[in-house]
Amino acid sequence: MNAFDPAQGPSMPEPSHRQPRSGFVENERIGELANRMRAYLRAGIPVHLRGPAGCGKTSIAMHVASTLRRPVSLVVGDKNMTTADLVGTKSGYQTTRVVDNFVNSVTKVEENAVQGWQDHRLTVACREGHTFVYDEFNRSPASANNIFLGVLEERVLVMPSHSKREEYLKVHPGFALILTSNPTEYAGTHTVQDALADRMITIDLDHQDRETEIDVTLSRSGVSRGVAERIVDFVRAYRQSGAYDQPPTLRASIMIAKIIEAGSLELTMRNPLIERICADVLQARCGSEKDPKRRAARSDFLTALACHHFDGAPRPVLEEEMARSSKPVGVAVGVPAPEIAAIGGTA
Ligand SMILES: Nc1ncnc2c1ncn2[C@@H]1O[C@H](COP(=O)(O)OP(=O)(O)OP(=O)(O)O)[C@@H](O)[C@H]1O
Repeated sequence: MNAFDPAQGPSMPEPSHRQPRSGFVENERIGELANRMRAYLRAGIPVHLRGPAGCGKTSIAMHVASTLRRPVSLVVGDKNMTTADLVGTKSGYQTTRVVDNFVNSVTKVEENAVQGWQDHRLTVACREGHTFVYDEFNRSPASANNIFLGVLEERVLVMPSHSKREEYLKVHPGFALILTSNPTEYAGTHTVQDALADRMITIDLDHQDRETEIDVTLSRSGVSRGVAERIVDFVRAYRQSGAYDQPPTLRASIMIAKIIEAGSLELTMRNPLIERICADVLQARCGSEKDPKRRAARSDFLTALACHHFDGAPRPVLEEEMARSSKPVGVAVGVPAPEIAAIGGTA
Protein backbone atom coordinates (compact mmCIF):
# COMPACT_ATOMS: atom_id res chain seq x y z
CA MET A 1 0.00 0.00 0.00
CA ASN A 2 1.01 3.58 0.46
CA ALA A 3 2.64 3.66 -2.94
CA PHE A 4 0.82 6.92 -3.53
CA ASP A 5 2.47 9.86 -1.92
CA PRO A 6 0.22 12.84 -1.20
CA ALA A 7 3.29 14.97 -0.84
CA GLN A 8 3.71 14.53 -4.57
CA GLY A 9 1.02 17.19 -4.72
CA PRO A 10 2.11 19.65 -7.39
CA SER A 11 3.75 17.05 -9.59
CA MET A 12 0.90 14.55 -9.30
CA PRO A 13 0.47 12.53 -12.44
CA GLU A 14 -2.90 11.79 -14.01
CA PRO A 15 -5.36 10.30 -11.52
CA SER A 16 -4.73 6.64 -10.97
CA HIS A 17 -7.21 4.29 -12.54
CA ARG A 18 -5.84 1.43 -10.44
CA GLN A 19 -7.71 -1.75 -9.88
CA PRO A 20 -7.19 -3.71 -6.68
CA ARG A 21 -4.53 -6.34 -7.10
CA SER A 22 -5.75 -9.67 -8.34
CA GLY A 23 -6.17 -12.29 -5.65
CA PHE A 24 -8.64 -10.26 -3.62
CA VAL A 25 -10.47 -12.58 -1.23
CA GLU A 26 -14.19 -11.94 -1.00
CA ASN A 27 -15.90 -14.26 1.44
CA GLU A 28 -19.47 -13.89 2.71
CA ARG A 29 -18.63 -11.28 5.34
CA ILE A 30 -16.56 -9.12 2.99
CA GLY A 31 -19.13 -9.55 0.20
CA GLU A 32 -21.91 -8.37 2.49
CA LEU A 33 -19.84 -5.38 3.60
CA ALA A 34 -19.03 -4.54 -0.03
CA ASN A 35 -22.74 -4.64 -0.95
CA ARG A 36 -23.64 -2.28 1.88
CA MET A 37 -20.84 0.09 0.90
CA ARG A 38 -21.99 0.15 -2.73
CA ALA A 39 -25.57 0.90 -1.64
CA TYR A 40 -24.43 3.89 0.46
CA LEU A 41 -22.06 5.20 -2.20
CA ARG A 42 -24.72 4.98 -4.91
CA ALA A 43 -26.96 7.06 -2.64
CA GLY A 44 -24.21 9.70 -2.61
CA ILE A 45 -23.10 8.99 0.97
CA PRO A 46 -19.37 8.61 1.66
CA VAL A 47 -18.19 5.50 3.47
CA HIS A 48 -15.43 5.59 6.06
CA LEU A 49 -13.70 2.32 7.03
CA ARG A 50 -12.03 2.59 10.42
CA GLY A 51 -9.85 -0.10 11.94
CA PRO A 52 -6.40 -1.18 13.10
CA ALA A 53 -3.40 -1.46 10.79
CA GLY A 54 -3.46 -4.41 8.43
CA CYS A 55 -7.13 -5.32 8.91
CA GLY A 56 -7.81 -4.90 5.19
CA LYS A 57 -9.36 -1.40 4.97
CA THR A 58 -7.46 -0.29 1.87
CA SER A 59 -7.96 -3.60 0.08
CA ILE A 60 -11.72 -3.48 0.65
CA ALA A 61 -11.90 0.21 -0.29
CA MET A 62 -10.02 -0.40 -3.56
CA HIS A 63 -12.06 -3.49 -4.31
CA VAL A 64 -15.39 -1.68 -3.84
CA ALA A 65 -14.11 1.33 -5.80
CA SER A 66 -13.15 -0.90 -8.71
CA THR A 67 -16.65 -2.35 -8.89
CA LEU A 68 -18.39 1.04 -9.22
CA ARG A 69 -17.39 1.32 -12.87
CA ARG A 70 -15.91 4.80 -12.49
CA PRO A 71 -12.22 5.78 -12.66
CA VAL A 72 -10.53 5.51 -9.26
CA SER A 73 -8.32 8.20 -7.68
CA LEU A 74 -6.26 7.25 -4.64
CA VAL A 75 -4.67 9.70 -2.22
CA VAL A 76 -2.96 8.82 1.07
CA GLY A 77 -3.32 11.20 4.03
CA ASP A 78 -0.20 12.92 5.27
CA LYS A 79 0.62 15.28 8.11
CA ASN A 80 1.90 17.86 5.62
CA MET A 81 -1.16 17.65 3.38
CA THR A 82 -2.71 21.00 2.42
CA THR A 83 -5.85 21.89 0.52
CA ALA A 84 -3.62 22.78 -2.43
CA ASP A 85 -2.29 19.20 -2.54
CA LEU A 86 -5.86 18.02 -3.00
CA VAL A 87 -7.29 20.77 -5.21
CA GLY A 88 -4.43 22.16 -7.27
CA THR A 89 -1.64 24.72 -7.41
CA LYS A 90 -0.13 27.41 -9.55
CA SER A 91 2.31 25.85 -11.93
CA GLY A 92 4.74 28.36 -13.46
CA TYR A 93 3.91 30.70 -16.33
CA GLN A 94 2.78 30.16 -19.87
CA THR A 95 4.49 32.71 -22.13
CA THR A 96 3.44 33.75 -25.61
CA ARG A 97 5.76 35.83 -27.81
CA VAL A 98 4.51 37.53 -30.96
CA VAL A 99 7.09 38.97 -33.32
CA ASP A 100 5.59 41.37 -35.83
CA ASN A 101 7.95 42.03 -38.73
CA PHE A 102 5.29 43.27 -41.15
CA VAL A 103 7.29 46.36 -42.06
CA ASN A 104 10.81 45.24 -42.88
CA SER A 105 12.63 47.92 -40.98
CA VAL A 106 10.41 47.65 -37.84
CA THR A 107 10.24 44.64 -35.46
CA LYS A 108 7.52 44.69 -32.82
CA VAL A 109 7.76 42.07 -30.08
CA GLU A 110 4.86 41.43 -27.69
CA GLU A 111 5.30 39.08 -24.71
CA ASN A 112 2.50 37.81 -22.47
CA ALA A 113 2.95 35.72 -19.34
CA VAL A 114 -0.09 33.95 -17.85
CA GLN A 115 0.06 32.15 -14.51
CA GLY A 116 -0.45 28.42 -15.09
CA TRP A 117 -2.62 26.14 -12.94
CA GLN A 118 -2.55 22.42 -12.35
CA ASP A 119 -5.59 20.53 -11.09
CA HIS A 120 -4.85 17.90 -8.47
CA ARG A 121 -6.68 14.68 -7.84
CA LEU A 122 -9.70 15.92 -5.91
CA THR A 123 -10.53 18.54 -8.55
CA VAL A 124 -10.19 16.04 -11.38
CA ALA A 125 -12.25 13.50 -9.42
CA CYS A 126 -15.02 16.04 -8.73
CA ARG A 127 -15.06 17.26 -12.33
CA GLU A 128 -15.01 13.80 -13.97
CA GLY A 129 -16.93 11.80 -11.37
CA HIS A 130 -14.22 9.48 -10.07
CA THR A 131 -14.41 7.25 -7.04
CA PHE A 132 -12.01 9.01 -4.70
CA VAL A 133 -10.29 6.73 -2.18
CA TYR A 134 -8.76 8.80 0.60
CA ASP A 135 -6.58 6.35 2.52
CA GLU A 136 -5.66 7.15 6.13
CA PHE A 137 -7.32 10.53 5.77
CA ASN A 138 -7.00 11.27 9.50
CA ARG A 139 -3.25 11.63 9.02
CA SER A 140 -4.00 14.90 7.20
CA PRO A 141 -4.78 17.96 9.29
CA ALA A 142 -8.39 19.19 9.54
CA SER A 143 -7.38 22.36 7.71
CA ALA A 144 -6.67 20.28 4.57
CA ASN A 145 -9.76 18.12 4.89
CA ASN A 146 -12.23 21.00 5.37
CA ILE A 147 -12.52 21.26 1.59
CA PHE A 148 -14.65 18.10 1.72
CA LEU A 149 -17.42 19.80 3.71
CA GLY A 150 -18.72 21.69 0.65
CA VAL A 151 -18.08 18.74 -1.65
CA LEU A 152 -20.24 16.46 0.47
CA GLU A 153 -23.02 18.84 1.51
CA GLU A 154 -23.50 21.35 -1.31
CA ARG A 155 -21.83 19.14 -3.93
CA VAL A 156 -19.51 22.00 -4.94
CA LEU A 157 -15.74 22.26 -4.78
CA VAL A 158 -14.63 25.75 -3.85
CA MET A 159 -11.71 26.69 -6.09
CA PRO A 160 -9.00 29.07 -4.87
CA SER A 161 -9.35 32.53 -6.43
CA HIS A 162 -5.90 32.31 -8.04
CA SER A 163 -6.88 29.13 -9.89
CA LYS A 164 -8.15 31.33 -12.76
CA ARG A 165 -10.90 28.75 -13.08
CA GLU A 166 -14.55 28.85 -12.13
CA GLU A 167 -15.08 29.93 -8.51
CA TYR A 168 -17.07 26.81 -7.73
CA LEU A 169 -16.85 23.49 -9.46
CA LYS A 170 -20.10 21.55 -9.53
CA VAL A 171 -19.38 18.01 -8.35
CA HIS A 172 -20.12 15.35 -10.99
CA PRO A 173 -23.03 13.06 -9.95
CA GLY A 174 -20.76 10.01 -10.33
CA PHE A 175 -18.29 11.28 -7.70
CA ALA A 176 -18.05 8.90 -4.72
CA LEU A 177 -15.83 9.06 -1.65
CA ILE A 178 -14.36 6.17 0.36
CA LEU A 179 -12.17 7.00 3.34
CA THR A 180 -10.07 4.82 5.60
CA SER A 181 -8.50 5.61 8.94
CA ASN A 182 -6.76 4.06 11.90
CA PRO A 183 -8.33 4.90 15.26
CA THR A 184 -7.06 8.11 16.78
CA GLU A 185 -4.97 6.43 19.46
CA TYR A 186 -2.45 5.56 16.70
CA ALA A 187 0.56 7.87 16.40
CA GLY A 188 0.49 10.67 13.87
CA THR A 189 -3.27 10.87 13.42
CA HIS A 190 -5.79 13.66 13.98
CA THR A 191 -9.28 13.56 15.45
CA VAL A 192 -11.77 13.81 12.63
CA GLN A 193 -13.77 17.02 12.89
CA ASP A 194 -17.44 16.43 13.86
CA ALA A 195 -18.78 18.26 10.81
CA LEU A 196 -16.93 15.90 8.49
CA ALA A 197 -17.69 12.74 10.49
CA ASP A 198 -21.37 13.75 10.43
CA ARG A 199 -21.42 13.66 6.61
CA MET A 200 -20.32 10.04 6.23
CA ILE A 201 -21.13 6.52 7.36
CA THR A 202 -18.34 5.10 9.52
CA ILE A 203 -17.94 1.33 9.64
CA ASP A 204 -15.64 -0.13 12.29
CA LEU A 205 -13.53 -3.10 11.21
CA ASP A 206 -11.36 -5.39 13.28
CA HIS A 207 -8.75 -7.95 12.36
CA GLN A 208 -10.19 -10.51 9.93
CA ASP A 209 -11.40 -13.85 11.25
CA ARG A 210 -9.13 -16.90 11.10
CA GLU A 211 -10.61 -18.35 7.89
CA THR A 212 -10.26 -15.05 6.02
CA GLU A 213 -6.68 -14.57 7.24
CA ILE A 214 -5.85 -18.06 5.97
CA ASP A 215 -7.52 -17.40 2.60
CA VAL A 216 -5.68 -14.07 2.21
CA THR A 217 -2.32 -15.58 3.22
CA LEU A 218 -2.87 -18.38 0.71
CA SER A 219 -3.84 -16.02 -2.07
CA ARG A 220 -1.02 -13.55 -1.44
CA SER A 221 1.80 -16.11 -1.08
CA GLY A 222 0.92 -19.32 -2.88
CA VAL A 223 1.81 -21.62 0.06
CA SER A 224 -0.33 -24.70 0.68
CA ARG A 225 -3.44 -24.39 2.90
CA GLY A 226 -1.81 -26.44 5.67
CA VAL A 227 1.22 -24.13 5.80
CA ALA A 228 -0.99 -21.02 5.66
CA GLU A 229 -3.06 -22.38 8.57
CA ARG A 230 -0.01 -22.97 10.77
CA ILE A 231 1.47 -19.55 10.03
CA VAL A 232 -1.82 -17.73 10.62
CA ASP A 233 -2.48 -19.64 13.85
CA PHE A 234 1.01 -18.77 15.08
CA VAL A 235 0.65 -15.05 14.30
CA ARG A 236 -2.87 -14.91 15.74
CA ALA A 237 -1.70 -16.64 18.95
CA TYR A 238 1.10 -14.09 19.23
CA ARG A 239 -1.43 -11.29 18.70
CA GLN A 240 -3.60 -12.78 21.43
CA SER A 241 -0.69 -13.05 23.88
CA GLY A 242 -0.30 -9.27 24.18
CA ALA A 243 3.50 -9.70 24.45
CA TYR A 244 4.31 -6.83 22.11
CA ASP A 245 4.08 -3.07 21.76
CA GLN A 246 2.57 -3.16 18.30
CA PRO A 247 0.14 -5.98 17.48
CA PRO A 248 1.24 -8.32 14.69
CA THR A 249 -1.12 -8.11 11.73
CA LEU A 250 -2.11 -10.21 8.77
CA ARG A 251 0.87 -8.66 6.96
CA ALA A 252 3.22 -10.67 9.21
CA SER A 253 1.52 -13.92 8.15
CA ILE A 254 1.74 -12.91 4.48
CA MET A 255 5.45 -12.00 4.86
CA ILE A 256 6.40 -15.29 6.53
CA ALA A 257 4.38 -17.27 3.98
CA LYS A 258 5.96 -15.41 1.04
CA ILE A 259 9.49 -16.06 2.36
CA ILE A 260 8.70 -19.76 2.88
CA GLU A 261 7.26 -20.03 -0.62
CA ALA A 262 10.03 -18.05 -2.34
CA GLY A 263 12.74 -20.14 -0.66
CA SER A 264 10.84 -23.46 -0.99
CA LEU A 265 11.45 -23.87 2.75
CA GLU A 266 9.94 -26.46 5.04
CA LEU A 267 7.99 -24.86 7.88
CA THR A 268 9.79 -26.33 10.88
CA MET A 269 11.73 -24.77 13.71
CA ARG A 270 14.29 -27.54 13.29
CA ASN A 271 15.57 -25.30 10.51
CA PRO A 272 17.37 -22.40 12.27
CA LEU A 273 16.55 -20.19 9.29
CA ILE A 274 12.82 -20.40 10.10
CA GLU A 275 13.54 -19.28 13.67
CA ARG A 276 15.48 -16.28 12.29
CA ILE A 277 12.69 -15.42 9.83
CA CYS A 278 10.05 -15.44 12.59
CA ALA A 279 12.26 -13.30 14.81
CA ASP A 280 13.02 -10.83 11.99
CA VAL A 281 9.36 -10.47 11.04
CA LEU A 282 7.94 -10.28 14.55
CA GLN A 283 10.51 -9.49 17.21
CA ALA A 284 10.84 -5.78 16.47
CA ARG A 285 7.28 -5.48 17.77
CA CYS A 286 8.47 -6.08 21.33
CA GLY A 287 11.81 -4.30 20.82
CA SER A 288 11.09 -1.29 22.99
CA GLU A 289 10.76 -3.42 26.12
CA LYS A 290 13.40 -1.88 28.41
CA ASP A 291 13.67 -4.64 31.00
CA PRO A 292 16.23 -7.13 29.54
CA LYS A 293 14.70 -10.08 31.45
CA ARG A 294 11.23 -9.34 30.15
CA ARG A 295 12.61 -8.80 26.65
CA ALA A 296 14.40 -12.17 26.74
CA ALA A 297 11.25 -13.85 28.07
CA ARG A 298 9.21 -12.40 25.19
CA SER A 299 11.81 -13.60 22.70
CA ASP A 300 11.83 -17.14 24.17
CA PHE A 301 8.06 -17.09 24.14
CA LEU A 302 7.97 -16.22 20.45
CA THR A 303 10.31 -19.11 19.63
CA ALA A 304 8.35 -21.55 21.79
CA LEU A 305 5.07 -20.41 20.23
CA ALA A 306 6.47 -21.10 16.75
CA CYS A 307 7.65 -24.56 17.93
CA HIS A 308 4.11 -25.21 19.16
CA HIS A 309 2.40 -24.20 15.91
CA PHE A 310 4.98 -25.50 13.43
CA ASP A 311 6.22 -28.66 15.17
CA GLY A 312 3.51 -29.60 17.67
CA ALA A 313 5.53 -28.72 20.81
CA PRO A 314 3.55 -27.83 23.97
CA ARG A 315 1.83 -24.43 24.02
CA PRO A 316 4.02 -21.98 25.97
CA VAL A 317 2.70 -19.35 28.30
CA LEU A 318 4.36 -16.12 29.23
CA GLU A 319 4.53 -14.63 32.69
CA GLU A 320 2.90 -11.38 31.54
CA GLU A 321 0.24 -13.41 29.69
CA MET A 322 -0.49 -15.29 32.92
CA ALA A 323 -0.93 -12.05 34.76
CA ARG A 324 -3.75 -11.17 32.36
CA SER A 325 -5.46 -14.55 32.51
CA SER A 326 -6.22 -16.45 35.70
CA LYS A 327 -6.25 -19.79 33.85
CA PRO A 328 -2.91 -21.30 32.79
CA VAL A 329 -2.94 -22.16 29.07
CA GLY A 330 0.34 -23.97 28.54
CA VAL A 331 3.93 -24.46 29.52
CA ALA A 332 5.66 -21.53 31.18
CA VAL A 333 8.46 -19.72 29.39
CA GLY A 334 10.69 -17.14 31.06
CA VAL A 335 9.10 -17.85 34.44
CA PRO A 336 11.13 -18.72 37.57
CA ALA A 337 11.08 -22.44 38.44
CA PRO A 338 8.71 -22.37 41.48
CA GLU A 339 6.15 -20.51 39.42
CA ILE A 340 6.40 -23.08 36.62
CA ALA A 341 5.53 -25.79 39.10
CA ALA A 342 2.56 -23.77 40.25
CA ILE A 343 1.26 -23.35 36.69
CA GLY A 344 1.33 -27.03 35.75
CA GLY A 345 1.18 -26.69 31.97
CA THR A 346 -0.30 -29.01 29.38
CA ALA A 347 2.99 -30.47 28.22
N1 LIG B 1 -9.75 -9.35 1.28
C1 LIG B 1 -8.45 -9.39 0.98
N2 LIG B 1 -8.02 -10.08 -0.10
C2 LIG B 1 -6.71 -10.15 -0.40
N3 LIG B 1 -5.74 -9.55 0.31
C3 LIG B 1 -6.11 -8.86 1.40
C4 LIG B 1 -7.47 -8.74 1.79
N4 LIG B 1 -7.53 -8.01 2.93
C5 LIG B 1 -6.26 -7.70 3.22
N5 LIG B 1 -5.40 -8.20 2.31
C6 LIG B 1 -3.93 -8.08 2.33
O1 LIG B 1 -3.55 -7.89 3.69
C7 LIG B 1 -2.57 -6.86 3.81
C8 LIG B 1 -3.13 -5.71 4.66
O2 LIG B 1 -4.29 -5.19 4.01
P1 LIG B 1 -4.55 -3.60 3.83
O3 LIG B 1 -3.33 -2.89 3.36
O4 LIG B 1 -5.78 -3.48 3.02
O5 LIG B 1 -4.85 -3.22 5.35
P2 LIG B 1 -5.12 -1.78 5.98
O6 LIG B 1 -6.14 -1.99 7.05
O7 LIG B 1 -5.42 -0.79 4.92
O8 LIG B 1 -3.70 -1.48 6.64
P3 LIG B 1 -3.04 -0.08 7.05
O9 LIG B 1 -3.96 0.61 8.02
O10 LIG B 1 -1.75 -0.50 7.70
O11 LIG B 1 -2.84 0.67 5.78
C9 LIG B 1 -2.24 -6.43 2.38
O12 LIG B 1 -1.10 -7.16 1.96
C10 LIG B 1 -3.44 -6.85 1.57
O13 LIG B 1 -3.08 -7.17 0.26
